[in-house]
Amino acid sequence: MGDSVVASNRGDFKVFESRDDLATSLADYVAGLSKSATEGRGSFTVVLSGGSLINALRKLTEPPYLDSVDWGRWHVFWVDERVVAKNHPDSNYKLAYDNFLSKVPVVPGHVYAINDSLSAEAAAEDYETVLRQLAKTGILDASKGGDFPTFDLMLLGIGPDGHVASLFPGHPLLSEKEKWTTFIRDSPKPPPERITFTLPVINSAANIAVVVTGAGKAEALKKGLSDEVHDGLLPIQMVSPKSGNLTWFADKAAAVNIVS
Ligand SMILES: O=C(O)[C@H](O)[C@@H](O)[C@H](O)[C@H](O)COP(=O)(O)O
Repeated sequence: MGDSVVASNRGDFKVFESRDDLATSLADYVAGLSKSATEGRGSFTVVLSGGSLINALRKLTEPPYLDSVDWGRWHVFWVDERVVAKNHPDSNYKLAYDNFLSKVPVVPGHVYAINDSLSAEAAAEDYETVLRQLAKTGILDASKGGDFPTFDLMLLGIGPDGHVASLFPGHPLLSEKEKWTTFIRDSPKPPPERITFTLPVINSAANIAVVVTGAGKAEALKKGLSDEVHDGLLPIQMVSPKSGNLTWFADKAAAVNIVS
């Protein structure tokens, strides 16, 4: 089943009949970006979220992608992580490893998990140090000359409240302008302690894909696509790449308020 592309001034918006169709199109999209990045700069820097996004990546673990993607050149990061041990059921690393990364030949040394032996504050600082080092070596593209690195692809989910990464509506972290990564101790979505990329890093990406499924996200998706402000902008409304591309992948249930 094909997708339909709906006009939006918030990037390309794609709606799919089923989650399976969405997963196939998402796999094609990721594989295409991987190909151009690896043939260009020689590495593909991809940032994962937690939650349902990981399941939406499942087709990448199957043929033809399993054999055709240049997995050895992937470098994998997390847009946010819960401050728990890597083997804890709440860990975004564990979710991604069990359901995606363990099924593809990514190089273990190219998987940048957050240090789970540190406090939230120290883990956020440590992750930023790792990123800055990778920017110096050229694995992470810092050639655009700005203060923030350019990841090839940022894969985001959204919460029913319009949050992205661990950036929640009305939270002071939304106005962070300098740091690359930061931490939160009062996340309204459990667990409360998390580390997260900041909006300037997210918006510096070359490509941002927002993946939204299920009726529970219909309202958040509608708001995310609009520029109407109620009680301040929602985090998803603040996702707006500086010079990169924004692509939405939604299933029919999530897009019910957009297409009829
Ligand atoms: O660690 C997290 O909690 C996530 O990174 C978070 O930002 C997630 O992407 C959204 O909450 C959507 O999650 P669902 O797709 O599971 O609803």
